[in-house]
Amino acid sequence: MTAPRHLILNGGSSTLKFALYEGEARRLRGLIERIGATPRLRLSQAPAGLSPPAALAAPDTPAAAAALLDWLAASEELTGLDAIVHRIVHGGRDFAAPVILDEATLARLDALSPLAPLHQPQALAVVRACRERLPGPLQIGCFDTAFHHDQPRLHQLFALPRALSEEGILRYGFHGLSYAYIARRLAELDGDKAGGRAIVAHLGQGASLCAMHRGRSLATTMGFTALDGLMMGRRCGALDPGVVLYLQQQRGWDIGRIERLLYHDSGLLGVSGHSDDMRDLLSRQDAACQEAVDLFVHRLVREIGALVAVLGGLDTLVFTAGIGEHAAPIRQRVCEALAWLGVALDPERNAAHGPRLDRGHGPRLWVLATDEEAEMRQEAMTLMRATDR
Ligand SMILES: Nc1ncnc2c1ncn2[C@@H]1O[C@H](COP(=O)(O)OP(=O)(O)O)[C@@H](O)[C@H]1O
Ligand SMILES: CC(=O)OP(=O)(O)O
Ligand SMILES: [Mg+2]
Repeated sequence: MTAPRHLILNGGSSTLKFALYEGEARRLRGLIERIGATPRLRLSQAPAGLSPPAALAAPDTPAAAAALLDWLAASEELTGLDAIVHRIVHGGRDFAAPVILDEATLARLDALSPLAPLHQPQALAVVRACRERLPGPLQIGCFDTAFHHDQPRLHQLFALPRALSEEGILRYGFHGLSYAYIARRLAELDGDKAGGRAIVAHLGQGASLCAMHRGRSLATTMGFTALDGLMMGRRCGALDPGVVLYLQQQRGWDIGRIERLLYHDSGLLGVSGHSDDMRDLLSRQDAACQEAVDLFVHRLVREIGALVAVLGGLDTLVFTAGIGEHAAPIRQRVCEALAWLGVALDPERNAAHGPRLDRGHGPRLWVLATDEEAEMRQEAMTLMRATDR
């Protein structure tokens, strides 16, 4: 019997990450970045002799996935594939665990597309294309929202009329596959030694915080959609809803223009007027770029403070995802602003990207590389065992 093969697809707002597993072993891992602009496929792990395609047409995520499947098929990597595991950002109230993506389930997930317009329709289009092209393998969905599903009710409620909460206008939270992976890593690294109160900062193109108590989600900064909370690459994060009313009523902006503002033209890009990429902003001297970075740090510190209050203290702070894993100056500035909590960053460890960053006192500080694909595979394996596949 040959080892089962699983392809993992993780579509983010700016990238398509992928991994191929053979049995317990990961065979290859990589990503397609700059989708819609100058797409490029990069491999961080590959079997000998496999090299990325020289050119790639990827105007959007479904096209990027099609190009990936073409390349994998031509390289004979899809032979004997048992399952394709998809990241589905929004599972709403109903989906708290991974599921097999049949047509009825896809139709229920379509209904959540307006709540995650950067992710959900693209991911569902990829699932449908995979079902058509590769009818053999199981298609499995793993949800960003699932890790937050059992948060205490008060953390899920908006202060809106009950009828709206009852119809599902609630805080769901995202990046849960990343948080589940980090919770697992923290348990391996630290066990119960650090106490149970942790804040994890997932700082990628989308950014959020999760307050965890003993490895479970207690509160998170994203809400009904992935717009709330921190400042992000192109999203503004928490915003007085009065601004939306003003733009619509007084300035005559239509809803499409407002949606573009909130999802595409704000955040680091909007404030800097230059780039949505922290790498670019950290390398520039001009005032608008620096102000964008200052605001990113300010919003982060403010939201961490709020979550410390929710947790009643802080034992562990983790930085992860693109900015969290690689931007030492951002970690330094955040930690300096949290000195009042006893946070003490070791500058040399920070420059070396950890993994431990603290000076041996105060809250434990970590940089941990997230691995949503590993988490998805783990969850999919659990589902397959439970359903005898
Ligand atoms: N060396 C670096 N320094 C600063 N920021 C970085 C660095 N590398 C990546 N990033 C940031 O990480 C972001 C991508 O993070 P990632 O978690 O891969 O995003 P996503 O999954 O949301 O597509 C980029 O937009 C960039 O701002
Ligand atoms: C939910 C979300 O914003 O995801 P990403 O950061 O991968 O775009
Ligand atoms: Mg991501």
